[in-house]
Amino acid sequence: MAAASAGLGGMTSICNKLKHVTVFTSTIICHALKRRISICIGRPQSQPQTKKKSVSQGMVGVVGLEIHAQINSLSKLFSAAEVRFLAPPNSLVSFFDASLPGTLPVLNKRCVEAAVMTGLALNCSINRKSLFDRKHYFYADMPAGYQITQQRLPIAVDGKLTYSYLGGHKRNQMVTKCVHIKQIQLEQDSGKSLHDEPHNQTLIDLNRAGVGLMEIVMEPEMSCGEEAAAAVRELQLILQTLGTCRGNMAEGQLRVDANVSVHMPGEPLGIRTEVKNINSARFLARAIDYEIQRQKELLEQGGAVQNETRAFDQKTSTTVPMRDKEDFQDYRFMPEPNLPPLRVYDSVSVPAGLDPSQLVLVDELQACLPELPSVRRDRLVQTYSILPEHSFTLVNDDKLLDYFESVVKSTKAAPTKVIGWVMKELVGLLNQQNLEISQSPVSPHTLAELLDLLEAGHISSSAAKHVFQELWKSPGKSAEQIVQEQDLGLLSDPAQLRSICQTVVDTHPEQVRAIKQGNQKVLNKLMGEVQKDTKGRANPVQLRAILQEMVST
Ligand SMILES: Nc1ncnc2c1ncn2[C@@H]1O[C@H](COP(=O)(O)OP(=O)(O)OP(=O)(O)O)[C@@H](O)[C@H]1O
Ligand SMILES: [Mg+2]
Ligand SMILES: [Mg+2]
Repeated sequence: MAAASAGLGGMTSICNKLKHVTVFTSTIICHALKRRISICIGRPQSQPQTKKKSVSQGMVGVVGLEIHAQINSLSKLFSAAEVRFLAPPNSLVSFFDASLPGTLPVLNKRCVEAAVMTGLALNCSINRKSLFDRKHYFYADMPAGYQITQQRLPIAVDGKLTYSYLGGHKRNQMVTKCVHIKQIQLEQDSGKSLHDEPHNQTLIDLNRAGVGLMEIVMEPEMSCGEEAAAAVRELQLILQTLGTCRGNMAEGQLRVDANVSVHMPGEPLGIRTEVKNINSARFLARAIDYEIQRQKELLEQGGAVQNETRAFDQKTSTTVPMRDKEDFQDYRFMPEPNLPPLRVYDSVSVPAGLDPSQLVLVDELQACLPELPSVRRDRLVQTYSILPEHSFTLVNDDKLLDYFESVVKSTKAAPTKVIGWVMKELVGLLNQQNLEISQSPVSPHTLAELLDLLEAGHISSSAAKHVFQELWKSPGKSAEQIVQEQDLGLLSDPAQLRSICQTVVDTHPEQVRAIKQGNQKVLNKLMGEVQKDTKGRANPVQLRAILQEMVST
């Protein structure tokens, strides 16, 4: 095939000759209904209590996602042109990508391997034989007039994805759900249409044309935006762990189409609308919840849901109809004549005469799959006895996990204590100052030393928190140094502690009276006063005992 890169500056003029040009979301006149979006938290949305039963009362949302994941590969699906984000327009385009006559597709083995690995990680069956088809669209950014995809027989089918999120009444319960994966198909990405409104023209960039995509199609089994967002986040993490897709949604490496309908449980599914190309999990949740509410209100007003394509408008957090898909689309599917069936093998069943190094071997890919996020979380919970929600935070951030594990390795404190410090003190300050874990002024070694001082009873936990803040401000110092410099060691002299307590008791007669009358909570206030005076150096157990004794005499 001819797959050499060619500069295609002249491509920009072709759009003027084409009838159909995709319309950008921003150009659509938004006739959105401004209404509150009710956020579903894993249960049917509550309806206001009215005497008259409304049409949509009891109806629930149904959501099915189609996710386009750009394959992390050096070159495109059927050509040798490089795959790179933010390259100069039309600088990564082979003759094949521009659909010049006489060019033929050559399948990229890496893309097939990525789809097989993704299929295996999502518990799919891998079809040993799959087929390529042409799906016809007439868009300026698709010069061949069709997309090569896998309509009839995709590479992977019948999988499932398990995902979790914090739900429940107070949003503090881990809810775990599962969605079935219908199929994963290999297909080409399109180019990009860039609308130059001041000059009333559309420019075409074909750098993305022909980049390998995995379209992951889920069954319509979710019920609200929150579930869909959690499923996408889990998928994103799996793809990143596998290295099959970089998963950066803002850069368009992972794009979600949300199919949404409403129905009465137990009855057939309603008519779906499809909200296209959503590029953040947060927007996905908003788009779905808005769409469920819009459909319910439409039915309430006696209307009917149209099977249409819509876009999410970030500015108004609403969905709006897309003009380019108003008409019924006939894709005129046909088998791709220039590609034979795609076959993948197991190492034991390679036909004689074929070179295994040229083949995609399913069992070998299965054997070298990395540890998946769910397995890693379970391992962390079991090894360190930490809460499942903490295992989620750690697995979402490799560097945080490394940090936690290095502290655990070098301190005598229990991992359950270490996790508290990492999640509260460390992550708290990192978030407050918008820092990455690699920028933490407190190293794992320093935190481990601090926790050892606490563990050995040399400092109180409030003093330890103070030391941590000081370490943050003076990187390079050790915990011991700060304890010594600021005299933060636990007060070991009981006489000294008694004298401070006596002063506090003498200066807080009202509180003492309240405690005497049985309000034990006020004792904490007095303890706080002593800790203020001692910079948190008093042993809380000893302190409580002394104060109790003083107020009860
Ligand atoms: N009634 C429904 N409500 C919500 N989602 C649905 C409903 N029926 C089907 N879906 C979802 O719609 C999606 C259909 O995707 P599929 O790729 O099979 O077809 P398509 O949308 O017609 O094709 P494409 O968008 O790729 O051209 C699936 O994710 C499925 O779960
Ligand atoms: Mg689809
Ligand atoms: Mg679709």
